[in-house]
Amino acid sequence: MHTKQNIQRPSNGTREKSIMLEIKDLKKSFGDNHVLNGFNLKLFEGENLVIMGKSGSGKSVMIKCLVGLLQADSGTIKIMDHEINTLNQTDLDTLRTEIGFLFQGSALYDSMTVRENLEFPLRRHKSKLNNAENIDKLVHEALENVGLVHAIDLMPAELSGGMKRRIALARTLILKPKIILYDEPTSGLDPITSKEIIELMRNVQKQYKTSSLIITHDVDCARVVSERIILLVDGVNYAEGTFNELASSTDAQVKAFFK
Ligand SMILES: Nc1ncnc2c1ncn2[C@@H]1O[C@H](COP(=O)(O)OP(=O)(O)OP(=O)(O)O)[C@@H](O)[C@H]1O
Repeated sequence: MHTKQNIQRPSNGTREKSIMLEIKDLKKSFGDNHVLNGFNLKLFEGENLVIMGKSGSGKSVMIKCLVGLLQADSGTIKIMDHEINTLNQTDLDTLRTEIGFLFQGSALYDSMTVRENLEFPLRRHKSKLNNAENIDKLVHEALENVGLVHAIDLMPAELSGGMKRRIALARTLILKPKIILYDEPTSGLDPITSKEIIELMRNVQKQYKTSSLIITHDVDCARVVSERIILLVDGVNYAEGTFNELASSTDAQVKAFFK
């Protein structure tokens, strides 16, 4: 486990890899509520980095700053070497197509079939299509990767919660993002369905070689998917390490997460 002083040192094996996402000294307050007080992270190519923190610790605020839904008070955010504050809207939009999101509210469009839900991002981002590919092929490929080809003509109302989450993941994957942001990917799912989603996240990483930032309270999810975990406490990186390093920590605050 790393201390606050050397927290940015990557684990062995990630040292040579390029940095996909970097947050430096991020600060965000709402009045007297100082939520982020100098948060840092580096997401390396091909890794799954989990952020854990108590409810209200600022995980969602951090993600919102990352995707531009909130303006940070200070600090820098770099996505694949581009500092987002220096980009114009067109460049920012292009960069955003490299990022996939699976948020708690990643709702499907209720009035569209599964196929239409998956076609939607492709039609919006036509630049992501190359000549050799056609929409139908990409939709099938994305559904195969989440094991739901048979659901192609169903309406969202006909899907279980776990199926909806898998289709939302397929819709994210269809644009072949380099980075995926997951916000509580297993929340609201029963233990068996959660396990399926967790396995799927692992497969996605292998198959699509994505780099993922995963916010979760789910210790099982963190154990299975993470290469590294950062614990966010009082708006700063409190501890960082592999699952085993953190789970065997004797620090009371760290232990509280792995009970
Ligand atoms: N738009 C906002 N205006 C004012 N305060 C906000 C706003 N968004 C978040 N906050 C505050 O920031 C703090 C952190 O909230 P945040 O949603 O990031 O927590 P979290 O770690 O994601 O929690 P959870 O695990 O419960 O989702 C909370 O005190 C919240 O009230």
